[in-house]
Amino acid sequence: MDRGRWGCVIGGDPDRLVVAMRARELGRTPIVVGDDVGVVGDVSGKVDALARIVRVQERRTVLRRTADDTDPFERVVVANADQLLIVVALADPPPRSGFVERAMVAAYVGGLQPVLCLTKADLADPDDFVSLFSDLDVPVVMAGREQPLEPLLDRISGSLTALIGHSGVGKSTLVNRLVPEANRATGIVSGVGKGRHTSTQSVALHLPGVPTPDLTSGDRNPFGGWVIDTPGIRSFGLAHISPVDVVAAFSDLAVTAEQCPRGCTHLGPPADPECALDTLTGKAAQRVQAVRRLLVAIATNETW
Ligand SMILES: Nc1nc2c(ncn2[C@@H]2O[C@H](COP(=O)(O)OP(=O)(O)OP(=O)(O)O)[C@@H](O)[C@H]2O)c(=O)[nH]1
Ligand SMILES: [Zn+2]
Repeated sequence: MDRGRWGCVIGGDPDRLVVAMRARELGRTPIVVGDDVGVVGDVSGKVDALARIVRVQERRTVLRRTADDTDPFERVVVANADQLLIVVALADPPPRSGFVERAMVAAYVGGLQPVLCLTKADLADPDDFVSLFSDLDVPVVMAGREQPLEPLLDRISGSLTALIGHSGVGKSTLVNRLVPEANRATGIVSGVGKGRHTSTQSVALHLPGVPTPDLTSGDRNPFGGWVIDTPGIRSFGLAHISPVDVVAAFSDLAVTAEQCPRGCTHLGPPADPECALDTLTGKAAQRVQAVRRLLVAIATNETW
């Protein structure tokens, strides 16, 4: 028996199951946490029940990255998440705007709502860092060890939220507060700036107190409240993403961008003197500038 083609599932009926743990292969299709899969076999929903995954539903959203900006190999980090919670420490390790910009772009392109989640506010003031992103209208929540969880819970209850962050930012500490039985390993930040990797696998965790998901309901999002904890990452490559993809992810700008000349990269003059995005005015024009800043940032910053 080829165990490599079997998935570990956590519940549901034969048609809609959630892959909760390991990324496995179905033929050539990598299956990731958050994938809706069709299975046959033991579909009792008991922990460790083995069932055969026979198909993967089309993904509603997908968060991808590459190891660096030249690596053509795309890794799918998580499927079908509604939101991407970008967890950033305000100090220890110091926040890196390049990482946040990259994660935001990957979220927009993949159809996820990015949310900036700040930890360690006891060590540094958030204002300067938050102001870097204010014109993008990205929601910001404070969720340090000593801060109440309610603002974050209000935002994530009822949706499938992936958490991403550098090692050492306090992501496991946060997950353990959100889901006390999760027992995610927490570590001491070592060296300057970079923590050691203490979590090694992505896992989907159901938020306690949020109704158990009805996987048969036919809702767009049947998940109730789930968080997907991903391992601390060192790099966020975007080799698979072009400026055109990013503009296309903003529905209000995409319509106008259809009027652009062929081959327009939407970066504006001098590269694209006839970019139709420059005809927009008011708030839309501000958004164009914010998105362009993001494009320039990801083109010039390092993969982390
Ligand atoms: N001062 C302060 N320390 C925190 C806060 N949140 C977490 N920490 C500490 O930061 C260190 C790293 O926290 P973890 O939760 O292990 O970090 P992580 O992001 O999960 O790291 P990996 O598991 O390596 O990916 C631990 O010593 C935590 O106690 C906070 O809000 N303030
Ligand atoms: Zn254009």
